Amino acid sequence: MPASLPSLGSSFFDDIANQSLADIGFAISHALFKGEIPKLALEELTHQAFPFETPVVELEEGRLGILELFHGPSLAFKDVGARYMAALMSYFARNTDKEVNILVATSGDTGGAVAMGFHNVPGIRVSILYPSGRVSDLQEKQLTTLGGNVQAFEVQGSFDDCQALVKQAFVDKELNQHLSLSSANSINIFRLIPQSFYYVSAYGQVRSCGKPVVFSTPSGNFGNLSAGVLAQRMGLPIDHFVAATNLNRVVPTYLQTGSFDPQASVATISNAMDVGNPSNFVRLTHLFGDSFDQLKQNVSGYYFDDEETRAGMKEVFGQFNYVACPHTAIGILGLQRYLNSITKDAVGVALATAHPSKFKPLVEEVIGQSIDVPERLASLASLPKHSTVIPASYSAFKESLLQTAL
Ligand SMILES: N[C@@H](CCOP(=O)(O)O)C(=O)O
Repeated sequence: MPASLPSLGSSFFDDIANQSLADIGFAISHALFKGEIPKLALEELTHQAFPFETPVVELEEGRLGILELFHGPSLAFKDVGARYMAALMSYFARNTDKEVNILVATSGDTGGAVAMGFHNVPGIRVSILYPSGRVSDLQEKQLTTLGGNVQAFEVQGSFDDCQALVKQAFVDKELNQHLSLSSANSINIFRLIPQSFYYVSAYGQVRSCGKPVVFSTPSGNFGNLSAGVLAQRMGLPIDHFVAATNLNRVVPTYLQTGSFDPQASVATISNAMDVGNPSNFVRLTHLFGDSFDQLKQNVSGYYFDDEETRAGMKEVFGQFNYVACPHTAIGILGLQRYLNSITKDAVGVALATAHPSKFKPLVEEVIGQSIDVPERLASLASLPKHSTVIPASYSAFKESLLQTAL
């Protein structure tokens, strides 16, 4: 966590309706990093990171909007954090010749975004761990086809195994003597800070309706929701959050019972959220002063199984002619459930975390229509996959990493 968070002041938010994501990112970064990066360099790097926008598409006027976070290179919200980190790390690495080794665990979307964000960035090598057979075909292509400074480890286990291997590497003294390690998962605060920018941008897009704003965040590792709370802590007047999950429901269960009980992850059709022990739970509770009551007042949790997710995707398509990926559908379902449970009139914004074409066969089967795949994703389909298959064992990972990195 940053030692302190700046208070941006209400006039900051009065002024955001027509600002680009890059402008908002620059303004918040400047408030956070004052003095650490010269203003001009910071402005340049935030604009380099965000050549795309995060538009809110209104499905029901003044009631339901979708914050589309999939207009970046890898077609997922993770592009925002990954590209910002890549720009920032290149800035700090510009005068060193020491190679940084980034280790990343992915359940689907982080891997592709980090691979693309850091591909060919000088002085950086990326190793991505993903659970074999538990990511979509196109997600797998995104992390296994780039080559160069990006390598993929296909782990015979779950996402939680991948995440545990990475975390063990960070505390392995011997490994750290050989390699300079860093993370591009949401345990790294530099992944989360930029994710707060799109909450601000979305608020600017919907605020003219004059209603309290509720955000619904499809959640796995809970970085995305924590980023929203960071924005709230910096003064963004968010009325309420919805934490929407699949059957990996440890946080919704915690919100009901007060007991946090990590579980082995369950495989679902919303695979990017298949996380049994979310890294950011501790950060989320910290942001609410470690007060269960505060957390409960600000966050409502709902979970949905695969059948409900499919029904949600179908209903959103039938009712609004909007094609949602399974994760986004869960966000919409959670939002609708919350909005139906309250008496006040609020506007809800559900975060669309990935482009539906990343899950093309599933989406087409559910909505009964074929969907287009953007060229930047379609072009990967015929490329050969390159991955190193390893068991979910730390010694196997360490040995393989040292062999390739040294
Ligand atoms: N949902 C993620 C899992 C990793 O989460 P992160 O936010 O900590 O990077 C994914 O798609 O890989």
